[in-house]
Amino acid sequence: MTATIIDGKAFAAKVREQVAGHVSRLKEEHGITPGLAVVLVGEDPASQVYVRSKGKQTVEVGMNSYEHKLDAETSEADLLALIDQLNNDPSVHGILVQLPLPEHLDSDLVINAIDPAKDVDGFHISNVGLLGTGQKSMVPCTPLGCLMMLRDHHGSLSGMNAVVVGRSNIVGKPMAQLLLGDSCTVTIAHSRTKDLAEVVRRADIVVAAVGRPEMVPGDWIKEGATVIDVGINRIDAPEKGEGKTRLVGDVHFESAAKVAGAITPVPGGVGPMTIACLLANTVTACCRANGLAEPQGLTA
Ligand SMILES: NC(=O)C1=CN([C@@H]2O[C@H](COP(=O)(O)OP(=O)(O)OC[C@H]3O[C@@H](n4cnc5c(N)ncnc54)[C@H](OP(=O)(O)O)[C@@H]3O)[C@@H](O)[C@H]2O)C=CC1
Ligand SMILES: Nc1nc(=O)c2c([nH]1)NC[C@@H]1CN(c3ccc(C(=O)N[C@@H](CCC(=O)O)C(=O)O)cc3)C=[N+]21
Ligand SMILES: [Mg+2]
Repeated sequence: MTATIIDGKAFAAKVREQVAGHVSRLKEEHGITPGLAVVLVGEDPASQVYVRSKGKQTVEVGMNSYEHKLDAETSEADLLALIDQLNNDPSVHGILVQLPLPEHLDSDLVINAIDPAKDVDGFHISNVGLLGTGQKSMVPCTPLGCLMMLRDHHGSLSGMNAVVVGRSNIVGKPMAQLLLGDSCTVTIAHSRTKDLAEVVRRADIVVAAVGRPEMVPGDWIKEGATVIDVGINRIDAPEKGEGKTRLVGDVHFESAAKVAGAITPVPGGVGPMTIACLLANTVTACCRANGLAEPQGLTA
């Protein structure tokens, strides 16, 4: 068997088109332009790349982008003051604080200072609680993007065995909640899981969010399973020339694609969907803030 490649890049372009449609309607019918504020503390090169890419795509769909770059030594008080200012700014509908934050800043404290209605990452404890109890919330972008691709590929996910490898607050746990919400039988695996290969072999759906390059080999995958690879790992690629690197996922793509029914590539899979869902969440937040009907199909 050779897997169907789930094209996250193309899917993300379609989501952005829908977002752009809602943005122009908000502008024309209501005179409102959705705005997204991204806060970056420090100079992590990967974070800078993501933030630039978010800003560019925000503008491309017609929204306002506000970038706040603070130096690595910024105090917690100054960061909290900025968040307070953004919480109270009516032109800002979404706030994202790029993670990880420098060591001296308490990321839980900072995230929980964001107005939950503007928390387009869905990381605030209030949104986590709402998602966990099946109430309307802001849904974390990466898991939301994965869910959209799974629903698109399968229609209903009801009754499927899903295995999520990784239990982080930003990917693994919310992913498991969303799959449970779609009536999958969900297993969450992590670094202490025994017989991980056997656990993964039972899965109709595998979501790998570990942060270890190509850790999941093809022989862990059940024939025909759907594989969603969240991992973004930059590794050396001497075959491309001295000092060159390339991006790989947490799944060994070549071997997994031989047994899976469908698989997302890296790059071009979950990553682009994450940013598209961030834009979607910003439009949703803007509609809710203004008491308007929110877009259909862009939330869980
Ligand atoms: N495409 C996208 O948009 C995004 C991609 N990412 C990528 O996804 C990956 C995961 O990110 P994130 O969730 O933030 O990572 P974290 O480091 O926060 O979590 C990793 C999880 O993997 C588990 N783990 C580590 N080693 C093993 C192992 N050998 N076997 C089984 N489980 C293991 C850890 O277990 P334990 O809890 O026991 O330590 C932990 O739960 C990274 O590559 C990251 O770059 C992240 C966010 C967005
Ligand atoms: N508050 C916060 N929210 C986040 O959502 C968040 C964060 N912090 N910190 C870092 C992680 C990581 N993340 C990615 C987004 C897009 C790509 C992406 O577009 N990747 C491209 C490749 C990009 C490249 O070439 O480097 C792809 O997979 O095709 C990857 C990773 C969001 N994160
Ligand atoms: Mg996210």
